[in-house]
Amino acid sequence: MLIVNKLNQFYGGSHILRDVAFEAPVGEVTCILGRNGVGKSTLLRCLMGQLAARSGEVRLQGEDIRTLAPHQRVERGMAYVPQGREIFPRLSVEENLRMGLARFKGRQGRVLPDSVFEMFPVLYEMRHRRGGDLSGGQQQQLAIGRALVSRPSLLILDEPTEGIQPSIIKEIGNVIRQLASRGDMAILLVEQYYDFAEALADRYVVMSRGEVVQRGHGHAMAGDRVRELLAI
Ligand SMILES: Nc1ncnc2c1ncn2[C@@H]1O[C@H](COP(=O)(O)OP(=O)(O)OP(=O)(O)O)[C@@H](O)[C@H]1O
Repeated sequence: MLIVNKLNQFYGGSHILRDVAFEAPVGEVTCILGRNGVGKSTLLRCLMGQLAARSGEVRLQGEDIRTLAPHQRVERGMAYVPQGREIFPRLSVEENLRMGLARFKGRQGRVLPDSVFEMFPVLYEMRHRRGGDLSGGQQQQLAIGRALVSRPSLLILDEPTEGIQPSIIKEIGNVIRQLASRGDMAILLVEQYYDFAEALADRYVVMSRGEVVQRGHGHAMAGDRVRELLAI
């Protein structure tokens, strides 16, 4: 379970995150929604430790991790699929996936789990191809696969549907649903594509200008008029 409480972040004098608070329980998909520039990516970078938050609390499984370095957060079970995917274009698909094993020692650190190829069969077919030769959608699957290889207890995805063709969006949606129902990880999904978010969210959080302005259960998103809120 991830608990974020009163998180504040500034860029210079601009107050970007304002007392942000929410929870992401294990076995659920928590969607963060908001228009461009409201601070979603900044929030995720603070959660991963790429940016030091000015104040507040970030708890994972009860431990306050706010001052830990990114690699320590990965060791604690956090995995991040950044916007733009950031795969290694010159490394093979298999080598990219192996990057996700970095937190393990011994045999566990050498063997890729079959489950990642079962979820994304295309990654098995293309395991010897260079990451940069894959389509955008396949690269997104690779980035998610690499995150899963680290067997996270918290999987963070930043706009996984951005620039991806509908058939692969559907596959990615199925994988996210399957991962949530396994009940061993919390999933935090930042998404601008409303229908995708509504279909997957167990709970939602809407941000505007660095603040949480609304939250609720995923099944209540239509009744809560979240789509209209995002259009304002
Ligand atoms: N390195 C930076 N220095 C100064 N301001 C920044 C920096 N990065 C982002 N910002 C500003 O902080 C605000 C929040 O940006 P952020 O990227 O977190 O928003 P977002 O909700 O993720 O938007 P998008 O969906 O476009 O990525 C924006 O006003 C942006 O211009």
